[in-house]
Amino acid sequence: MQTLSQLSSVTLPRNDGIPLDLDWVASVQANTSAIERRAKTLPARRSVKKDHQAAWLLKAISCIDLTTLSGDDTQGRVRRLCAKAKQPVASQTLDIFGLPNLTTGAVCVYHDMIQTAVNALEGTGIPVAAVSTGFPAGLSPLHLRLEEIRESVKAGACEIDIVISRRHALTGNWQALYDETKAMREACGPAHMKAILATGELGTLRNVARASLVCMMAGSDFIKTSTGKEPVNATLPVTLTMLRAIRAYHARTGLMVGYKPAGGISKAKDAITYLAMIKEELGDRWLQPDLFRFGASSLLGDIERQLEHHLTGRYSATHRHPIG
Ligand SMILES: O=C[C@H](O)COP(=O)(O)O
Repeated sequence: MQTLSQLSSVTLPRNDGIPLDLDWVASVQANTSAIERRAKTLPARRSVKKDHQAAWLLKAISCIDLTTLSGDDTQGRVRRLCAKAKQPVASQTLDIFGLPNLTTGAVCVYHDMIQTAVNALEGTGIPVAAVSTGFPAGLSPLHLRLEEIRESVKAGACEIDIVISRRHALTGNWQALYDETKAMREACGPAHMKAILATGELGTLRNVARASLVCMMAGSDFIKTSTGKEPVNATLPVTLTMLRAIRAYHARTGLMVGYKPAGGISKAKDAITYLAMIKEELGDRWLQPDLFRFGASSLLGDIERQLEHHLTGRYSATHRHPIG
């Protein structure tokens, strides 16, 4: 079995996409009430035993895109964030769990802060992700959004979080969404692309399911819920919808696309619910940082507090990680 540190260096699989299949897109439905019913039962399910919770929290840390996306970001703030990404919890805690090299999955910043993050993370292998394409609304002219991607890659970002044009999904113009996303994928070159659907602005779960599929067909390596700036960000019903789209895409094409819930995820308990849902819907392979990330600015703080709580309680140096 691979250790967490080995897994963080696994190369992300690429999704080169497939031609747009409009019949498939049109046939996609989402049974909102069934999805909402299932999502409601998830937090109460006992899929994670109490004794394993600390191990799941360490897994969650390895999957965080540690994020700062504020108008008042400074180089100092980004350097502190990178220091935290390199050592997310106290070294004594990591030693106890036998994970001395645990880091977050990536650091996620605005374009202007890429260079600072790249310098601060040099030699660590922690990737820098950048939000590009006129984040968060994505309403600047397409040629400027594409240029922004190219500039971000040139500055050292190896993961690009693009935002989709919500209007294409809202008007059912799947061809336009496909063409635009594909052009963005090409502009990313060697960088991995995460497509942010801004699900809180897509109106229906059916639109979420269809937009997920179109973005995967256009070559997105990840689909991501939200920018963190919409009135409603990551939710469990949206997550179920997107995970099932990923499962359908994998079943039809054999291609594995990652998932990134983002925005408003700040509690350790919620992180465990998300991980349990991934395990149930997609299986263990999707619980690795190359296929799953949390986009979160404040989740790590709560996980640290919960780990301390566990350590002062029941955990021993012989505790073993149950999920790889
Ligand atoms: O992509 C990441 C999100 O912007 C983070 O949102 P958050 O600040 O609510 O955790």
